[in-house]
Amino acid sequence: MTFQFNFTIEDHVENELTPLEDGALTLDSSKESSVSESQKGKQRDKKRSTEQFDLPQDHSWEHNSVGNAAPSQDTDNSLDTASSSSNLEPHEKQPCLRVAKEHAIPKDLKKVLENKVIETLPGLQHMNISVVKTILLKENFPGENIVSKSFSSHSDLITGVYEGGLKIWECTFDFLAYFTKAKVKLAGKKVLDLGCGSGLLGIIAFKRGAKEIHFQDYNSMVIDEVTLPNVVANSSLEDEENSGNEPDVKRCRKSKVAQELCKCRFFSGEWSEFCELILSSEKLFEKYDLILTSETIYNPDYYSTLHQTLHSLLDKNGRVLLASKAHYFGVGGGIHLFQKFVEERDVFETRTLEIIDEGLKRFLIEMTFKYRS
Ligand SMILES: C[S@@+](CC[C@H](N)C(=O)[O-])C[C@H]1O[C@@H](n2cnc3c(N)ncnc32)[C@H](O)[C@@H]1O
Repeated sequence: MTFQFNFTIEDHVENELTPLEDGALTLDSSKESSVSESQKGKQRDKKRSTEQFDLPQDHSWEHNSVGNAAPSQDTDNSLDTASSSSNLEPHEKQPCLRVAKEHAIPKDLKKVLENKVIETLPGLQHMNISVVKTILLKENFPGENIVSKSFSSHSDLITGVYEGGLKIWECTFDFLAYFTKAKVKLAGKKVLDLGCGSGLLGIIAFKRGAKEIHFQDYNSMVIDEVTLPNVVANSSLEDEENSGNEPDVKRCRKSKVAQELCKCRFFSGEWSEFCELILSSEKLFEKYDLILTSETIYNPDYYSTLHQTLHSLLDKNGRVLLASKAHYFGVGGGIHLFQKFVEERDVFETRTLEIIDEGLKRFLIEMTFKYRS
């Protein structure tokens, strides 16, 4: 069943496209030359917007709480939100340039899972997001204040501030279902989970023997509090700790976990900044064989950057698997608009792999380079 209702964002939320408390800038002064004054003016000029929500459908991926907490509200019943619009033409607007950074994997992996409640999906574990949010609110977590901003705006998306990574969006479940039935080859691949949020797509790649997996999210807090813990929970850390008392054996096994996790790298920041960081971080950057991206095309303002990112980072023989709703009410993005955008650029060709026609229609598409030479 799908419910929809409208409400208006409060003024203070829309005025929060400014540097955040932790000094992680939404507009990096060192990069200002790449954003024209008029664009910055336009960003500040966001109009009051109307949002429309839908409740995700039930999905076949059952959630079983492993800890004592109630099952997460975020995956089953939370509200999908389409965020703000403005008075500019689509594709003219630029997202805020939140600086990209790489997140180191903590040495003490057990600490990553401290105060977390783990839930299970078939073959996967993930953090209960309600618990994560409650703790972040309680502890008045320094840095990105996205949880309280998201609460006070009743919104899972605040353009340029919080881009929705603190919940598992519906298309991720479509992706997971697709992975179980389609023979998507992941072993030996270099994979990027772009706009990863929970990171479940990258985790599947990790579990299925991908050579290297990179996770990117807009918000640094999402990477630290959700993505990284999810990856750690899905590594063999727990099994290894429960087996074998021999210290040598244990040490050896632990190093195996560390080795496994070395295949993963974690990044936060806006897409063009991420691109710049990753391309400059390695002399000979090896492009991705597979880019997985779920529910990242809701905002047409980001299409240009997203397209450029895919263009720069995908191997010439690689492919993008992208899942999206048909339309995101309120923001205006959706699969048809995005496909039209891609067609006009004439760089990629797209192919529809699956249409999920229950509730809000959803699509899974493949993108490959049109001209490979
Ligand atoms: C709606 S969430 C989807 C999260 C996750 N893929 C899922 O399906 O559950 C959109 C994701 O795209 C990322 N994102 C959106 N716009 C972005 C931008 N302009 N730059 C960087 N990341 C962005 C956010 O980090 C966010 O996690």
